[in-house]
Amino acid sequence: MKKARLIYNPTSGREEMKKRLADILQRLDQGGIEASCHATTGEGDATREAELAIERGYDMIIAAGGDGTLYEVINGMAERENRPPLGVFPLGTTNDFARALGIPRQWEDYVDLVINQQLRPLDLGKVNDKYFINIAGGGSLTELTYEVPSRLKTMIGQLAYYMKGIEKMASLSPQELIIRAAGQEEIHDEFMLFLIANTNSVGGFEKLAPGATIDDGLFDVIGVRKCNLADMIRLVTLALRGEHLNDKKVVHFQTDYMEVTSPGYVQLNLDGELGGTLPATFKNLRHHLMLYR
Ligand SMILES: Nc1ncnc2c1ncn2[C@@H]1O[C@H](COP(=O)(O)OP(=O)(O)OP(=O)(O)O)[C@@H](O)[C@H]1O
Repeated sequence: MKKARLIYNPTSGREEMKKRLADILQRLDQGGIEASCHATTGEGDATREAELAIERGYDMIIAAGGDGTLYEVINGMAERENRPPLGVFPLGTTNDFARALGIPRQWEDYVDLVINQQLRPLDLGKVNDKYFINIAGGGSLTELTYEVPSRLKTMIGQLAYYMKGIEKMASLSPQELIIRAAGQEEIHDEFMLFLIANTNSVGGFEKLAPGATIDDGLFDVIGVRKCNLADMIRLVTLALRGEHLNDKKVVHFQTDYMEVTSPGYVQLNLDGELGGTLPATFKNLRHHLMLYR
């Protein structure tokens, strides 16, 4: 019998795990997978549990929660030598990552996929000493992911992000960045925000980085040059349709390595979590994990 460690966040999304846990465990068990569970208690707990699960020699780690839980779990796994395969039950508000990968919406389908050992490689992004799976970003708009209160997300879901986004847009200020990327000329300009996407679904925008795939060893880099509020609103509208990449205010390219510096103070956002400040080096670690999908 294979042994799985299920690390779940009981507060994620609409707190669905409480209802579903027993059924998931039973189905896994019927498929020959004995799972033990850990309910996360707060910040950093999922990282510690993932590290511990590798030390204890589990055959697989399954992360159940939102993007934040997944981020913590991969940060506990990425530096280890013997990384077991990863499974993901999406329970969050936007579930960017699950959507980008086409992880089945129905939990039963996903359990069956795990039972059948359907595994595919997955690139990870490394930023200084942290890892991300979906997106890294900088600029004041990216701060909204940790400014939305968890209770509000539980109640109204994704709408909470849009409300905060509209509120924030009016107070955006540009930041000076120097971007050096493999295969690109150096860029030195003022930017409203920059994003480094590993998947094509970001922040609920399904067409933000249409060319980004999870196993090609490349990031899609998107920068929005200094512009006014009217331009920002226009770009958001274009981005909803996936028509923003050719806009004159947008910088877009693919790379596997990039350095970004700024004379100012620029915070980084990794998969929706605070991820330090610039300067930063971004590396795409091709096929660093195996994922059930
Ligand atoms: N028992 C708990 N009580 C309160 N907070 C917790 C608990 N366990 C984990 N957390 C916190 O929940 C956060 C992650 O939540 P989650 O996995 O839902 O991600 P998210 O980024 O909010 O997802 P999404 O935006 O997709 O909803 C982490 O910051 C973690 O510290």
